[in-house]
Amino acid sequence: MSDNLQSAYQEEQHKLDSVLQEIGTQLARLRAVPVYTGHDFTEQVLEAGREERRQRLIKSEPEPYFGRMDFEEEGRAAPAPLYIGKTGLDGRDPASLPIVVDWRAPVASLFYSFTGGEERVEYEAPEGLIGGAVHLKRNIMVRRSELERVVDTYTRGGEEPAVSDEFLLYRLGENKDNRLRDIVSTIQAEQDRIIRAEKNTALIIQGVAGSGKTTVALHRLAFLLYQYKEQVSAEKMIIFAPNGMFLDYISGVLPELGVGDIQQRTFTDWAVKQLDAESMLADPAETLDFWFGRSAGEAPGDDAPGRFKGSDLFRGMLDAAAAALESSGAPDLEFSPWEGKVLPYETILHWYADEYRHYSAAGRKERVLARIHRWIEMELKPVKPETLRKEFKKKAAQREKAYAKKWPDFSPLTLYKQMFGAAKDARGILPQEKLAGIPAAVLKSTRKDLKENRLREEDLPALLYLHLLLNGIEGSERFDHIVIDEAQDFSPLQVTVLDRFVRGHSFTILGDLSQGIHAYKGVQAWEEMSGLFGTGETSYHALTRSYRSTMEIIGFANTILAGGVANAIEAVPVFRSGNPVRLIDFGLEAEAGDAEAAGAAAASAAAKALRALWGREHKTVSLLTRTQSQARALHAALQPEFPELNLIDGSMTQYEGGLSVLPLHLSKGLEFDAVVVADAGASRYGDSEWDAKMLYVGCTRALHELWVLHGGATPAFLDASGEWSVPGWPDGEA
Ligand SMILES: Nc1ncnc2c1ncn2[C@@H]1O[C@H](COP(=O)(O)OP(=O)(O)OP(=O)(O)O)[C@@H](O)[C@H]1O
Repeated sequence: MSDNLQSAYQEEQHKLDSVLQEIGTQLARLRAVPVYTGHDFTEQVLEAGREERRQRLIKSEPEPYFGRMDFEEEGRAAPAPLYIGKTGLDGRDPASLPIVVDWRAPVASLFYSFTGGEERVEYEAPEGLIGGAVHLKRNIMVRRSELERVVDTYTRGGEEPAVSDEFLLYRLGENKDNRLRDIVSTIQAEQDRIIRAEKNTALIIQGVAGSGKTTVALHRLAFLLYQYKEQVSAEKMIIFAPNGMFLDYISGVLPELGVGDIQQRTFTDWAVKQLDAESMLADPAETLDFWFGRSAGEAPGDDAPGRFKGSDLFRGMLDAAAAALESSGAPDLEFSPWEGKVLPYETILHWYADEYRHYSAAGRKERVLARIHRWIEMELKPVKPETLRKEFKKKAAQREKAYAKKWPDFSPLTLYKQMFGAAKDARGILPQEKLAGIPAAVLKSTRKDLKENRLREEDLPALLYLHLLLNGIEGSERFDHIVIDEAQDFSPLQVTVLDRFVRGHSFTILGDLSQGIHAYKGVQAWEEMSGLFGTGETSYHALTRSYRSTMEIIGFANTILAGGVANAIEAVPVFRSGNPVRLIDFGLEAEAGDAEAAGAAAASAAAKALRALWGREHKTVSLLTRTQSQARALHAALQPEFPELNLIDGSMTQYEGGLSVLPLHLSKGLEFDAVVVADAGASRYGDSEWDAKMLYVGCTRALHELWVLHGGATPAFLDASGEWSVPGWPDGEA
């Protein structure tokens, strides 16, 4: 250890001792106050505040801070050290500077935005821009209240160049378990800009695989809750992610950041609840099996049901259908509660079409019917004698009921069925010529589904959209912020619908077009989404550095993009080197000749790869297949030797980590220390962009080690990967 480092270490040890002592003192004082359990409201509020402080102190004790920055504010005589932690820690004297600054505080942004070269820096405080100079930036690792590591990433006037990546590389080199983790100590400047971006914009983030999109989105939520305390609440924020297992995988980050209660859902789960249509939904696995089970090279086109039903063209049809139903909403009838008394159709129409025009169709119907009811009561009042009034009243009640039935029910499902010719009752004037654009195959399959009362995932956005058009939305149903992860798999219509469910277009929309493997429903360009918002309502950010994988893995994955995906953005690796990727030919092609022998060869190669990789230094190892049925077959073949092997399918809501076998599409968003692609042969993956994207997703799940097995030739887009890979088994094994 150099002298400088030794003295820095001693200095930090000293500081840590004093901070821990302060935490201990504050905790002891709070614990000395008896917990209030009575009914006095003021006392209850005070007790809640004390409990919150107790919990914060307990949480910060093992790791009170992770960084230090010595900042000389302009106008001040000397730099002051700022310690930055996951939660702030105030001194007992309210006038003193905080002992630890919360990472989300404005001044802490300097810690992330400062990269070493800037003479003068500034940050945005509530009182305006504050400028000054940085003298020291230091990473400090404390674990279980012990000082473990001190790394200076910048010293003003220092002889050594800034080594800002050393600490980051140390963190990235660690093995991962079954949970995504927070990155507060190593957030990079480009990520920090996104985390701290203005609340009321739809942020669209294109980030290469492993660029930290999911992680950044979660940190952004924690930031918004801190920065806009008065305007947002955790219960009014929601994260949409692709499946239950992925939600489980990310579920630890927010509590780690001290944030609870944020809803984390799949769009499908949320939408069926909104529509109260749980029982009608077909098993989503059917759709996945259909698309991913197709043979190599057959990419879905724009007429795929999901693409069409999420398109602008279809949205236009939904608008037209809803407008037609709405304008013909009031039945073309006068209302007569008893003989001789008539409420003319013109009056009813005037109420419906003019007086209540600001309400949704269903709201107008409700108001018109309530007004008719009041009109009946008024008209009844002067009727004499009493017996006649009673008779009229009874008659009016019957007629009122019968009349109400003549109104449409403004149910989105009924209208949707009418659009597809699947409803018994074709009430409502539908502009049939406008529906002519529905592709014949989509019309046929959807009509069949709807006649059998079955909905597919791709129907849900359209139904919700109709619901919004016909029934409107209550202010209380709106979210303060929505995060859409893996947004390349969302359709423009889904985002349009969600935009109605959020205040001020407050979105974080993140994804990677190169990972758009659900091409049968997702977008192909971000303009499909940004075009949904007005000027100034949206901003676009690109993340190109990848933090997950070694240089070799990223180099290999980049060649897949270069050879197989048009206009893809290649990832820039952080300088972390590992083993070259292994490309291992096990000889027999999957689909050719003897399928059984080919399956056995693939399983035996997979077993050999797992023997080499599992149980050594890696905590998570996965075997990735193209389809669920291949995963099932490999699981059956390998389980006798690897009883701990988990077979993962789309219905799972927990992610165990360890050793797993799963189809590529379910591995999206996850990461593993080592990945074995089970069979990347040309008979499994064609030369289409879709196939290239699938393999790209699979390969970029690996942190440290990637082995790609294949039976026979590989797809052409792997031809140039030789720079980053070596052929065959290690040590020349056959
Ligand atoms: N600034 C950082 N410091 C340390 N680790 C980071 C940083 N940014 C990202 N990572 C790590 O990189 C990995 C990838 O992050 P994450 O899963 O959020 O990326 P992603 O862009 O959502 O990936 P993908 O699109 O491939 O699913 C995680 O292990 C995360 O902890």
